[in-house]
Amino acid sequence: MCKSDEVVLSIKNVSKSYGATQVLNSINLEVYKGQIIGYIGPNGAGKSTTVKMMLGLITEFEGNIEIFNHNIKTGGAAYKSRIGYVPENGEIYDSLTPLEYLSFVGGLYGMNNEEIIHKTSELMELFDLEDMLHTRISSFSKGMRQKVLIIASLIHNPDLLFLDEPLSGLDANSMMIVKEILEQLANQGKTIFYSSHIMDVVEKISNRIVLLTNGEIVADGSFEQLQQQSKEGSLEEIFNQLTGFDQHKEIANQFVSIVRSGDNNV
Ligand SMILES: Nc1ncnc2c1ncn2[C@@H]1O[C@H](COP(=O)(O)OP(=O)(O)OP(=O)(O)O)[C@@H](O)[C@H]1O
Repeated sequence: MCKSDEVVLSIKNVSKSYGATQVLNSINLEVYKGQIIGYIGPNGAGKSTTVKMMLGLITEFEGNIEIFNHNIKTGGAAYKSRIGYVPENGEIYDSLTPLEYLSFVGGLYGMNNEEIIHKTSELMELFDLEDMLHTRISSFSKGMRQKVLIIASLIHNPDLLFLDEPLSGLDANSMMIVKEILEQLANQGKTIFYSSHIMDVVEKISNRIVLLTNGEIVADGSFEQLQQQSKEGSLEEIFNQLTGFDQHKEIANQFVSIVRSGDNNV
């Protein structure tokens, strides 16, 4: 399962509450260099909360997180320059052009202008956006924005990448390119933390799957290991079983019947 024995990320006894609501209950996780971790769980399980802690966006929590062997609470912010992030709902500056936005992001990571312009032009071209370098992002489609976010997360060549639904809005061809990019990056020793609800993609690209439910890690292993443990076929079925969910038909029936109530043709 581990491509390397070098620990890149270590979560130790991490708990998090919002008021009386406990979101994470003493979770532990060690991630190794070169792994693609599929981080999955039901809505509200605590996935984004964990990712935001690792990014230093949430600082109040119990336990410790070490990234590149530095405790992120006490070790300073230098680790952030080696991290890339594609957020679920991308904050993107609409009034800027991609070149302006990526220059801003690259500047934050200490890249020089020449390198930023060179990389931006080439990466935009590979995503079929070469004519849009100087167009305001406000006029971009969802998929075009997502491509800019993906470039922004990678432009500084990070060692650790956090992705929250990174394929959102991408067409089938672009999805294939991004999946291949992730595989190649992991093969070259980059570590990827991939959070998504699209189970067949997680199943295919992750070499380790971590399932969080009710603030606890209830499964951790390769897809094949999870299949053996739960005796289920697809990751979607394993997810249903491990989260104790078997009511999709019943809920759908009720939903449709409420939607159609008052319909004379029922
Ligand atoms: N700022 C906040 N204040 C209060 N509660 C919060 C806050 N942020 C998140 N929560 C709660 O923490 C829980 C976990 O939220 P989180 O966003 O981490 O879930 P998630 O697993 O990423 O869900 P999803 O799959 O829907 O994106 C939810 O119950 C949510 O309501």
